[in-house]
Amino acid sequence: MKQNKTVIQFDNVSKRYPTGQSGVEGINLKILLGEMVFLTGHSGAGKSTLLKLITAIERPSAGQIWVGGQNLKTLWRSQIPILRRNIGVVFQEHRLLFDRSVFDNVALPLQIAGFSPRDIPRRVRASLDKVGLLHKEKVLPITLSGGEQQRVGIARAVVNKPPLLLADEPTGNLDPELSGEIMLLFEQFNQVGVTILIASHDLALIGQLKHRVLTLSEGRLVSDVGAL
Ligand SMILES: Nc1ncnc2c1ncn2[C@@H]1O[C@H](COP(=O)(O)OP(=O)(O)OP(=O)(O)O)[C@@H](O)[C@H]1O
Repeated sequence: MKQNKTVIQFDNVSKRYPTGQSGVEGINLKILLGEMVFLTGHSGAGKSTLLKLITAIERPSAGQIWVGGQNLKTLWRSQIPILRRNIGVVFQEHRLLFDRSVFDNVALPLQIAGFSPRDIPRRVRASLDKVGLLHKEKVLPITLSGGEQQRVGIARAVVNKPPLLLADEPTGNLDPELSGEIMLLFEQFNQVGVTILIASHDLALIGQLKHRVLTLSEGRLVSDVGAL
């Protein structure tokens, strides 16, 4: 499902860290509503930096970024939580809380966002159902396989139905079969309209899926294949 509304726009964006290290340089980029896009490149190419700029974890040294029509330059510090509420993030190491149940892990973003306790169980179960883990809601994450833990991480990222989902090496720790299953899940979310940007160096997997691929090299966007 692709439409012409721009969800992410970078205009000549550069990020230089305080150490003097360059994260990204001169990035121009548009991602449209409903797209599923891979971001690839060598280690240190700037993939994580680009994702962190979208969530305003890092701020650009030059250039402008729009997310969901909002210019991040004019975003007040107090507005950052609102921006992040609209972006689900999936990490490689999924960052689950190991002393809390699967249910509690997925419920966490809803509690932080101030959802009514009456609404939370229904939303958590709907999200766990989407990733096929409804039957595991009571267990501790440590008892799950790596692939299942990653699916809990995805359920947590999508539980408040963000229109934009970012993933940083979501299959980095998984074997090819499980990686394929995780990508299938992302495709399912994309099919219901979620815009998705996935940083991955798994070229074999990316090559099997027919989506737009952005390639970074030394902080620069060197190719953009399959764009609309
Ligand atoms: N907090 C930081 N302080 C200083 N330099 C940083 C910081 N974060 C990243 N960098 C530098 O910015 C460049 C891009 O790093 P980034 O983590 O964005 O790359 P990446 O493509 O995500 O790499 P990887 O695939 O290894 O995770 C690298 O040279 C890195 O050393």
